[in-house]
Amino acid sequence: MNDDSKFIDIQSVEQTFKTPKGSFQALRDIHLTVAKGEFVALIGHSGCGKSTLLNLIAGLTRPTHGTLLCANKEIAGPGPERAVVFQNHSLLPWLTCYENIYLGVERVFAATESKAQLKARTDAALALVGLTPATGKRPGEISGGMKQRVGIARALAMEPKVLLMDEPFGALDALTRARLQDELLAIVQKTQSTVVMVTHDVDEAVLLSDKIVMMTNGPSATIGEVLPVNLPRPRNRVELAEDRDYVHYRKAVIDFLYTRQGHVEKAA
Ligand SMILES: Nc1ncnc2c1ncn2[C@@H]1O[C@H](COP(=O)(O)OP(=O)(O)OP(=O)(O)O)[C@@H](O)[C@H]1O
Repeated sequence: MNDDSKFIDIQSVEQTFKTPKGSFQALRDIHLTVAKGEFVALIGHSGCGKSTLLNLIAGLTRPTHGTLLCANKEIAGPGPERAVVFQNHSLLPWLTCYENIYLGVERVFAATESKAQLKARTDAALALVGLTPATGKRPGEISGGMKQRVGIARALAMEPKVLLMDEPFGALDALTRARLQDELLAIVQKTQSTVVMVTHDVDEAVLLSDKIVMMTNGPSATIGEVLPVNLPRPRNRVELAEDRDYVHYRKAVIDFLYTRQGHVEKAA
């Protein structure tokens, strides 16, 4: 039976790393469910374990304790149904934008689709992120924002059930970041993707998410609070800036991060 409210189901997860100084418990008692089509942000101070949790959902690492399920199946390793977008885009520099995306498309669909269909998928992904004019360019010839868009297009082109994003806009200037957030909002609205995104940015979390997962400080970090964000969609950043509910959500996250999980490091 499929339970869409528990599309991703994380139960009693703990992650301990072996280090030269002994074992280090990064995460403990993680219980989290993500519904199909939900957009979830993971927020918390630096080093609290956000990437560790995302890597577990991606299947890049295995938990030392507990279970992670996606669509009722145990997450036993990486898979095309869970695409990851990293902060540093991770494109192959010697391939064009088109080829970078085609590579992922080919891996997932070559067994079942014709070359023309693979090409159509690649073209559609480039168009979705507004990069048709950059088709033949290599990563070294385009801006940081464009590279991130290629990374997002490559992930989306594989039609993943879940899009996992680790600070995808962290390295970008504020204006590019805002534009890409708006694009991501529009794309997710269109594709109805399930998204889990790591961020340090309070406004980004409130603007994009249906639910903000706020993590306590490490070591032995866990989920301190989950804040549902009931703002109607489509969302418009200019209108939201003065919206009472938006301001309330923003304040709740800031309060959690700075009052209840006070930290010397800057997080937003
Ligand atoms: N492979 C590993 N071996 C040992 N310790 C690790 C390993 N990976 C992560 N850690 C530790 O686990 C903790 C959580 O790291 P993680 O990268 O998940 O934090 P984060 O919240 O994503 O941080 P940031 O916001 O700075 O990216 C940190 O103390 C980190 O040093």
